[in-house]
Amino acid sequence: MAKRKTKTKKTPKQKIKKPSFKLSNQQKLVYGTLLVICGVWLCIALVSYFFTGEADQSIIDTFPSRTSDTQNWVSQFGAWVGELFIQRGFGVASFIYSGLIFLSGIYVLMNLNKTKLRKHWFWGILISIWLSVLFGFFKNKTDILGGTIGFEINSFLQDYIGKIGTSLLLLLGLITYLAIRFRVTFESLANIFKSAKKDIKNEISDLKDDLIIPLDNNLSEEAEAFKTAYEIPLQNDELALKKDTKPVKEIAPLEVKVAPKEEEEELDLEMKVEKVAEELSETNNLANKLVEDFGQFDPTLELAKYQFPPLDLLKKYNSEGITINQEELEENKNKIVETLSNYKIGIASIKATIGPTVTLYEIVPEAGVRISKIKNLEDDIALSLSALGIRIIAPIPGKGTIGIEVPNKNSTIVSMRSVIASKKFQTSEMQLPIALGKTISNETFVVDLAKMPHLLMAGATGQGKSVGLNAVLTSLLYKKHPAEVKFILVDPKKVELTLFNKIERHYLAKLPDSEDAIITDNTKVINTLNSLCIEMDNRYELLKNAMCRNIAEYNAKFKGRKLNPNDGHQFLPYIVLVVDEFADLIMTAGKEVETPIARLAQLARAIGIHLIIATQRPSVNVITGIIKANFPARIAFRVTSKIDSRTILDGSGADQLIGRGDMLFTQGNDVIRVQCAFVDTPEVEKITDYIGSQKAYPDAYLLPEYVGEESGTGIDIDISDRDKLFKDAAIVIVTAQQGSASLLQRKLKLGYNRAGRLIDQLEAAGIVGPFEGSKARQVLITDLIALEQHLENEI
Ligand SMILES: Nc1ncnc2c1ncn2[C@@H]1O[C@H](COP(=O)(O)OP(=O)(O)OP(=O)(O)O)[C@@H](O)[C@H]1O
Repeated sequence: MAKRKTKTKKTPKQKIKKPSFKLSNQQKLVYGTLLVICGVWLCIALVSYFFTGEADQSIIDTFPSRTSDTQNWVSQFGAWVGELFIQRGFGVASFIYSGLIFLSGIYVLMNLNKTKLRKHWFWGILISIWLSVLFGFFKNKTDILGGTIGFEINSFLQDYIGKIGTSLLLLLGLITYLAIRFRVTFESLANIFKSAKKDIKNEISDLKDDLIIPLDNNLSEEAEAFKTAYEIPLQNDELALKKDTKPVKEIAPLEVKVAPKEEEEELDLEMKVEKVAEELSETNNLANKLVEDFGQFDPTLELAKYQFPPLDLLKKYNSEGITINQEELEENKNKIVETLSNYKIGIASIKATIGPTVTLYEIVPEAGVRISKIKNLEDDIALSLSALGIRIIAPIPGKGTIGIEVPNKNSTIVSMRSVIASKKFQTSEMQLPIALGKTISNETFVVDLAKMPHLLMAGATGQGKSVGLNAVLTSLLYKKHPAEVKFILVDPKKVELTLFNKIERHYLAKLPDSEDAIITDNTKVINTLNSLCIEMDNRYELLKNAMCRNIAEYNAKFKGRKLNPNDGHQFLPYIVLVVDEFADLIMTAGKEVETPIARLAQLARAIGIHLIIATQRPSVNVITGIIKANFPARIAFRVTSKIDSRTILDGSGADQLIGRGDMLFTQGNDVIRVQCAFVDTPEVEKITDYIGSQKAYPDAYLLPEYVGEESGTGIDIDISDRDKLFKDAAIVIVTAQQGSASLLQRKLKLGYNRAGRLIDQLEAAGIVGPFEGSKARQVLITDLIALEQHLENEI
């Protein structure tokens, strides 16, 4: 399970930059005690005011004078504060303030949740006003019950809405308070009345029972009268002994009437139903209470002061904004019409949509023209227009027109700034929004990585892949808090993604024992991928236990405090794995990476692990069938051949692009032409600098440990590089006097690769002899004592 330590270290630089306003434990003790004392003092001053206030009246005006003799128990200041709070303030309700100050002290001392304290203050102030108005309502002058505030508000209200209006307003205040604070509803009020009614009835019936008992015991005169009135036939003294049952039977008619009513009322109250509901939602109630007390769980709390990078870090380009070149449009239109007419294709209408790099000419052919005819002429039309990057879409899906995309003579750069600033991106509610660029109709193109759920990027070298990857990462950095998303970056080229090193402790995830978060060594990728598979399995286990279908549901439940962290539950950030040169990886590691990648691609969508794989070489041995099947979302930059285009997109088109970020995006059916947003290295550097200079987690997000079963590529001579099970393996081999990998596999329950690697290490350590074909290796150490000595000598 991935662990993340909760405590954070502050670098000295940050300390100077942003002084923390958090109180130390000693400060808390001092402030807390001060507040508690102030609360008690105020309470004494207020109580005393009731007894001494009148006597102190004359002195209050002369305050502050050291010579004056006050009666108040806490002297002059007490008298003055009492006058201020009670006479000129809220009257009796002022005691609420002493309570609130006292409570604040307790909260500071015990380090309790401040949100709850704020609530207490909010309601305390409202109640004090309400009470002073209530007391003021019954008085025609300022007095110590309602204080000046109560009196003034009352006289103001009564002037405008009269006494009745004021009393109704007070009632409304009370009901509002009960409804909000105690969640009182009309039904619950009705239930209270009903149960009160029932209690009264029970009392009455109990009273009757009590009345019956004396009938047979000491029959008083009154009881005698009662008895005769109800004609209870006490035939003899024996019967009188059965007083408990008999009299009840006798007055049965009275009870019978009451009993059914009680039953009815019980049904009305729906007592049983309520109880069942309560029992079922016990955990929900607990969660609701926790949420009420502490608010929703906030995953960003650890880095609460984290600032998202501002837009200013991104560059504005001069060549931004589309300029319409009327001449060029006219020229292209004429060429298209002419070319088509050469092939006897008449055009009913033509329309142009100008995009950042290409213009789309939409043609409606005259009735009777077969679309297949135009499709067949694709190459001829492209030749006639004699421009690079012409793409013919016949027909445009859902439009019934034929599209001819012609590159603009002067293309405009789509800046990252313009797409990040776009309303579409800023207001997007997507889980992992990515602003890829702008479409042909100049609309910002935003997609959700979480929905894709994995992305394959391919394109010949120098066509914009790295810029595309940076655009993806930048989008996520601008939208997601470090607590919400983590990246695993694999960069065999070693230069493309190094800038992201600065945000290691904010946004990156790595293996526990690795030094660099950005993986440049292909052999380490295998471990990371396998570790990611373990993370995936762990996450599925968590989701299963929480009865959630996907990470969004799980996190929502966790935020709602419905999942107990003691059961291993934790907020799960999205994990985005980015591989910059996948072909290189497949070349060096082959199946060993393909298998975990395929496994992740097949299963990881629900638990928030998403893969982005980029490759220069979109050949079938790199983008294999299994990879293709699990990467429905694909981006194709310009490629050199139609075959490559087919490998990526299952169709041509990518070979006709113009490069420099011109790309085709597909997520299944439609292929959309997009001009990728351009983000330059200095811009990425500024962003990572900005994020990197802020307070970070103590470490990168740690992935679960994976002990590799990788096959030995050479003999390890370095003792520190040995497998953890090296000594156990040596003992097994020496005890059995048989140097075989399969023995280790059986005894230590290992995979073949790891057992083979151990044998290699044992050979290097001089414990077993060299490989002898089909025969088991010779064991060079005779017994365990010799082995012990051998190993000691090594050190
Ligand atoms: N969206 C874009 N808008 C404008 N120019 C771009 C865009 N994308 C890329 N370019 C231009 O193309 C050049 C090469 O881009 P990039 O480095 O992303 O290519 P690449 O496909 O990653 O190449 P390689 O595979 O060799 O790393 C950039 O330096 C830039 O000048």
